[in-house]
Amino acid sequence: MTTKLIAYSNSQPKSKLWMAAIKPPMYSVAIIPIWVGTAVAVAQTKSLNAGVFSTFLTAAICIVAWSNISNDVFDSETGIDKNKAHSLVNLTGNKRLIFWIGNLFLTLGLLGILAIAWWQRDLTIIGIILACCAIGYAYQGPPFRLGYHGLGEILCFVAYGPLAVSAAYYSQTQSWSITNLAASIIVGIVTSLILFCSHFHQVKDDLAAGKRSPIVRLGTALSANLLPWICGSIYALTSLLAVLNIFPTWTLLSWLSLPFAIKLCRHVLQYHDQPEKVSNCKFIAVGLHFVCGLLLGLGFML
Ligand SMILES: C/C(=C\COP(=O)(O)OP(=O)(O)O)CCC[C@H](C)CCC[C@H](C)CCCC(C)C
Ligand SMILES: O=C(O)C1=CC(=O)c2ccccc2C1=O
Repeated sequence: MTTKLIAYSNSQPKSKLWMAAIKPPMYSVAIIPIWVGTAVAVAQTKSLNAGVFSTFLTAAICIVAWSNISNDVFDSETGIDKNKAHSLVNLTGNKRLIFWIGNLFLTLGLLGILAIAWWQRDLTIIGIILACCAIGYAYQGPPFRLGYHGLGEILCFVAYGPLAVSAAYYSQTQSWSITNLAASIIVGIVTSLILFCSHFHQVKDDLAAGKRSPIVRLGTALSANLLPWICGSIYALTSLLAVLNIFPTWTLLSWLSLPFAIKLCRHVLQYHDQPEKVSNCKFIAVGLHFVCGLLLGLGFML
């Protein structure tokens, strides 16, 4: 029995498998960059374009849905998901249908971004979001499949950090900001942390399919020992930026997410080599991402 099969086996109720395939909590990765970029913009301009914000949020959710749906399509071609009961392709047995549903979400997302560009008579955010989509495709799609070479975390950092947060800021202000760029680095790190954590329980399947994720390359023990440093960098960077007055003091509220970081590090350090026990660690990382990002954005608005 392989690692993914242990986490979600065919004997699980179908409804549970569908929820695991759709991964509702994961949509935090769409919400937080738009929230933080918009929060920095509102703090600086004292105004909010609610129409742009809600359209961007909906479009981001659609684009992340495309990224996840197409991931199951592309992974079905390499055999890496052959034991993954909660793959959309395995659940439906219809790869073509899933491929086109993914494309529908991408189209809807890009139409939302196009609407914002149209209202503003400015193509800049289309360029940025197309770059994000290109990165999303290069991560998983042929002939690139850069995630299989261990480059996923870097791509994830760039797309969900500087690109997405800058696009959100630009959509409100049609300008750029160093403070926002600094905030985007924190969002990028904490989003990549989710991807890093998602690979702990998949080492066996990843190795078999030739996917050299960072956890495969470094081993689970060393990777687990890196976690406190990655988490520590989030709080150290936020504190430094607040001390330097680049961030308002209220952004230190994001320290309230520390219990999630501690829980994540303890859990992974204890269970890094036990796939069935470590498999839920990516959802602890999602909790950390959501609370940290929410409070960081709030810190700019207060
Ligand atoms: C699909 C992603 C991870 C799944 O990885 P994996 O194959 O290991 O997982 P499974 O075990 O579930 O099969 C995330 C990929 C992230 C990618 C590097 C970058 C995506 C960019 C987005 C399209 C950017 C969206 C920006 C939005 C907020 C406007
Ligand atoms: O399915 C997953 O494991 C992930 C899906 C996803 O969209 C995402 C986005 C950003 C960082 C990590 C992840 C996942 O791990």
